Amino acid sequence: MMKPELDTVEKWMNTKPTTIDPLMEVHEALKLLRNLNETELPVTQDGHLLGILRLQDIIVLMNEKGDKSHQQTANVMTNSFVRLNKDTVLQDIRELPGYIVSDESGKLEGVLTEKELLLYHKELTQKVKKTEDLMKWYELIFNTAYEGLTVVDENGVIQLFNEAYSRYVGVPKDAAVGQHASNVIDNTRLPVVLKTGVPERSQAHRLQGQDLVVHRIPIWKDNKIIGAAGILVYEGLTEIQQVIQRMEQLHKRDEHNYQLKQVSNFLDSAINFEDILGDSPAISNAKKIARKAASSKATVLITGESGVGKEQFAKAIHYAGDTKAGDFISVNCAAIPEGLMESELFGYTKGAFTGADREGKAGKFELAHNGTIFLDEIGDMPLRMQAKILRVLQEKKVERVGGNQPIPLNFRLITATNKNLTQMVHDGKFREDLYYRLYVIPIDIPPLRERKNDIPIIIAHKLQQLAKVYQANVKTIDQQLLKLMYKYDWPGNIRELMNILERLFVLTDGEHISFNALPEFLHIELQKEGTLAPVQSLKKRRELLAEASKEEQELIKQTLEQVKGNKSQAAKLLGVSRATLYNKISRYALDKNYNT
Ligand SMILES: Nc1ncnc2c1ncn2[C@@H]1O[C@H](COP(=O)(O)OP(=O)(O)OP(=O)(O)O)[C@@H](O)[C@H]1O
Repeated sequence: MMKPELDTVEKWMNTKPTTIDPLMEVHEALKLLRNLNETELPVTQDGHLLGILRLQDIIVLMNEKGDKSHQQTANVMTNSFVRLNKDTVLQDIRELPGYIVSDESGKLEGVLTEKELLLYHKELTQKVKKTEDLMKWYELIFNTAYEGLTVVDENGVIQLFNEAYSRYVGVPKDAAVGQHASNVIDNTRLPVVLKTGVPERSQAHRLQGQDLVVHRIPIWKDNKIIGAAGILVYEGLTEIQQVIQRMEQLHKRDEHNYQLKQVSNFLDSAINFEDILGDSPAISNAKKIARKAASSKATVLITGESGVGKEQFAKAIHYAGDTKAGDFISVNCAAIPEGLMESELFGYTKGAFTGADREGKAGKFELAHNGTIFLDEIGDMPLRMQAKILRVLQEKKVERVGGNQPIPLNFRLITATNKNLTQMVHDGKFREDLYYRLYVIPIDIPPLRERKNDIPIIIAHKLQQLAKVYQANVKTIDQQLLKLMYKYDWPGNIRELMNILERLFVLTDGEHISFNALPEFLHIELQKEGTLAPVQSLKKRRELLAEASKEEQELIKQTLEQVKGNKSQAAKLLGVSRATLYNKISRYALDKNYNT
């Protein structure tokens, strides 16, 4: 191993200093000292150090009576000087200038004056600055890593602890550092690794109810263990298994279409927690609660604005728990007309009503047997239906419309809303008893504007996904555009971000989505949150809004015509949820033309 180079006298000394001959007359030596701006110089003969000629001694001599200027240097020089050893480390030097003389022959090998020390200090400062910069980078990488990283010293006391680790264990970094690892990390084996010195790679570890893969690595220095590092590599073991399964399936068949189908299946159905992008504290916390919820059968209530990913979370919970044995049945309560709701949810028997299917039909609750029923927009559930749902929840049985045979069911209920249910209970619009039945594990998903740090991750992931779907190369995005996206408030949340990315991807021919390529309508869209928008007069704003609404109405009409009134399809094409589409249809009174 290479030894680090030490800052010794030998490394920094001047090996070719100006020297004075012992026969030189004092007036000449004085001239030399002045020219060189030195206070002393070594006197040598044949390279051997005889003594030192100092300015102060010459001045004393000159003040004596008579002309002394022709005296020889040998008579004025002194033999007392600082003798330095070549191996001395610079930090240890107390006096200057110092002379380095070879022991055996008395040859002058070099001098060390303030000049050399100054150069040494300059280099030292630069080195320190470089190290500081490097440390900043290390710290940044350490804290932005997705993996949880921690380092303990030889006593098992935490020295380093990154943000990701802090999120996994729910202990702030400041509280963790300085603590023994066992006080912070459940069932930690870092103390064991410190004792054995044997690394433990890719081990399963259960932390705060989550299954994780961890590495525990001893840190050796000079044949001694001086600490250990803990790395949390992957969030969920089940997810790894699923990823491996998906990979195996992909490898089995490599036709393009098959891959495309996988991508769209992946988008539509089997959602895992890894598919929920973002590692902001808010989203990590929501994921943590959701994971815990997945391991139980408890009812979950997800709240959050439209497009934040409520359904995405509901699916992740479904696929992470035993419920994945059954189906995930999603019902948008706002999209079903009140008259049809009962038969939709509970099903009907044959001949239950005119127009009913001959054989009868299972309702959504029945379809969700052994799986999950996701009631989206539960706040839009009519009061009459709320009472019926409460009964189903209490009895875990449904009765089809027109039937009298209760069917026992086993399902998990997840509900979601962007309304304030507490306020609705207060206003008498939502049953209090049902509310408490639903409010068992609440998960709030914050809007994208409150977790903008997730934006780059989402963009990067989506661009890769789009490249797969469109069989194209991965496209990069302009810095300026990214900045704009960062500033924008995303009222439509992740759904809006996904839609804009897809539009940009499709509209860009090359491999770089540039700011200039941004079409006018996206300019307006991204700028309207007041980030870059010029200040508009109230009148102008109203005009713009009216124009935009007209355009929106027209677009909805055209789309509905295109898909022959199929609202689910229209919502998909328009990139909005069905509930949003229904709201808009009724706001613009388009429902006269298209029956709900
Ligand atoms: N964290 C996320 N990572 C990746 N994709 C996400 C995330 N959150 C949402 N999405 C995507 O954004 C879109 C909207 O999500 P989702 O339908 O779950 O929202 P929602 O809150 O249920 O909306 P709504 O209330 O309007 O029904 C979906 O395409 C979903 O896959």
